[in-house]
Amino acid sequence: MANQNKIPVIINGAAGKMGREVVKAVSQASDMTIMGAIDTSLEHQGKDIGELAGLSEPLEVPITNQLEPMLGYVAGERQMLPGVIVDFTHPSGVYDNVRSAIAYGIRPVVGTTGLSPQQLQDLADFAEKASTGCLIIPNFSIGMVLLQQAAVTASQYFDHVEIIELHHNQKADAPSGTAIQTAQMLAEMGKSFNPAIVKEEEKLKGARGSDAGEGIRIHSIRLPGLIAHQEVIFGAAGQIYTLRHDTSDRACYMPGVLLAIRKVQQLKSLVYGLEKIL
Ligand SMILES: NC(=O)C1=CN([C@@H]2O[C@H](COP(=O)(O)OP(=O)(O)OC[C@H]3O[C@@H](n4cnc5c(N)ncnc54)[C@H](OP(=O)(O)O)[C@@H]3O)[C@@H](O)[C@H]2O)C=CC1
Ligand SMILES: O=C(O)C1=N[C@H](C(=O)O)C[C@H](O)C1
Repeated sequence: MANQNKIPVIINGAAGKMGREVVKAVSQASDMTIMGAIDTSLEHQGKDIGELAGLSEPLEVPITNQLEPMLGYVAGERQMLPGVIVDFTHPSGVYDNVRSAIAYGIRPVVGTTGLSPQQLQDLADFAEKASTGCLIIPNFSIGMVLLQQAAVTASQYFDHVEIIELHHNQKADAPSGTAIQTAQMLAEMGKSFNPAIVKEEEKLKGARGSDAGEGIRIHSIRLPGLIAHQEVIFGAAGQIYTLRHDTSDRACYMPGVLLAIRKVQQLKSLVYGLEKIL
């Protein structure tokens, strides 16, 4: 396929754990071309992202921390399909990254978690006004979509549920974006969970986890050796129903990321969640 018919992709957070996986996946997609790689980490400035991602050949795309010039450059390449920026950076920078991309007409595909409900609403309003597609996806794995669907089904029959999420100890935000999204899905079922049986008292603050609304609690575990795992545990008299998803390789997110890059081209507003584009 000639380069001008390929989707131009910028990867933000390209030197990170997810960013390097995205570099590998996008470089192997015949309908996409990597136009730029952004990362704020000083030690990786100027390095070739292909080499950093462990590809056999360099991609001749150097890492830079200059987001706005890169957005301007890709937006200026008028003969091409609309540009897409994939963001796997940090909760502290993602809001500004997404606003800047939309301002340049570059469509964001966002995996970074930690956006507040207010920030999500602001970005949805901004994308709507700009008629620009934007995908914000707390979890790109198909297994998690299936777990969430099963949890929604089970929630019709169980009144007691708790969520446990377990991640590597380099994760910045807690609880995970996925756990928050899962709790929201259950909370939207129009009922409250975990009716009090006794008056509880936390002897150590946080012992009962965080309150995600409608009585749903999330417990976060951080340990080296973990990647990303989640359990949704339903209880009723005489039975426990446990749903669990385990990640063993970050490659599991890549089919979802590539799908999102293709789908965001057709959108004119912000869409939240992988399940909406499957
Ligand atoms: N939606 C999904 O399916 C998934 C989402 N995630 C989320 O993706 C995000 C990244 O995860 P992960 O790859 O593990 O993290 P890493 O820390 O491995 O990678 C993030 C990279 O982004 C860089 N960075 C930090 N802030 C900025 C910024 N403002 N602009 C550009 N680059 C920046 C970091 O540099 P430095 O090291 O110098 O800070 C680092 O190189 C997290 O929020 C995580 O929760 C992760 C897995 C799956
Ligand atoms: O930081 C991670 O690793 C992950 N973050 C996302 C989240 O917060 O839900 C997705 C997945 O759990 C991996």
